[in-house]
Amino acid sequence: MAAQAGPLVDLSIDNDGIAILTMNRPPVNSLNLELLEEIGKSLDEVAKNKTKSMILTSSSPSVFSAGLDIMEMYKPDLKRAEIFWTTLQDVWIKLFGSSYITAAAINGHAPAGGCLLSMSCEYRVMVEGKYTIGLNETALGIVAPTWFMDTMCHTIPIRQAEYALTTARMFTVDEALQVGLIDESASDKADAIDKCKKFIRKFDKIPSLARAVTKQKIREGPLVRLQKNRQQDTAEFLGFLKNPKIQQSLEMYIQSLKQKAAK
Ligand SMILES: CCCCC/C=C\CCC/C=C/CC(=O)SCCNC(=O)CCNC(=O)[C@H](O)C(C)(C)COP(=O)(O)OP(=O)(O)OC[C@H]1O[C@@H](n2cnc3c(N)ncnc32)[C@H](O)[C@@H]1OP(=O)(O)O
Repeated sequence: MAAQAGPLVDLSIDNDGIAILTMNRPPVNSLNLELLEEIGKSLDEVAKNKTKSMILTSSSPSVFSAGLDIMEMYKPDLKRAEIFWTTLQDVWIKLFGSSYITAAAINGHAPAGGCLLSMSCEYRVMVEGKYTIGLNETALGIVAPTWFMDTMCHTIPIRQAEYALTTARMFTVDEALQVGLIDESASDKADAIDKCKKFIRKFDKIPSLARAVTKQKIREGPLVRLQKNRQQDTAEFLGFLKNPKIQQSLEMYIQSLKQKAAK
């Protein structure tokens, strides 16, 4: 992977007071520990500054996020793996449970953890193209954690979520629109951000406390479930990493990604 040039995230506030959080870990914004830590810090900053809303996007021209960095799971240092997993849990709790308005401008592929980040926002606009979005864990021989599944069930009907999760379905932009995995499509990133802003403006006349408490109450179930089971969830993740068969599957998957990239 190319050496990192520049900060891993950019957080800016536009003239309307909307925070734009841009992931910037070329080539595919795979979520390693350092990127997750930076996303977490940015979410804290948005909350602390009482910014009314945030749009999550990517600096890549074709990938929103490739999901978790597989190298964090392949033959890992277990201490780092534990910190990696708890940081991912923290990011999800902060984003899914945020009181401010959130939207994702999905300007490219969004598999697995990339799909999770976008589903944790309240609104999704995806750029048209040959991009796909979904939770593909079962195709890798791994099981999406319960809170990934809960987030999908919070986004699309449970029957569709079960089918998508068990078949590792990656949705095209049109398919995602049809099932409600995304709310709108857009012609390019600027259009996606404009559409996210239009969504955010819908709340101009809604009292912000009522909006925030309503959001947090409707999201309470999945949040409480993870908060109660955090240690067990982490133990399952670490147990999964210690399984030789899983390590073998990950090795094969890494090889297939490298072969595809070399073509
Ligand atoms: C019973 C209870 C069990 C409990 C178990 C608990 C937990 C386990 C659950 C763990 C959850 C995991 C969720 C995840 O997010 S796993 C990650 C899944 N992600 C993917 O499968 C995406 C893989 N990537 C792609 O499909 C494509 O890269 C793409 C995103 C569509 C972009 O394609 P393209 O633009 O063509 O880029 P390349 O494919 O050429 O890739 C460039 C470069 O990047 C490397 N790479 C890609 N994805 C990842 C990744 N996720 N992690 C690390 N590295 C990645 C790729 O290998 C290339 O590298 P080189 O240039 O060095 O060859």
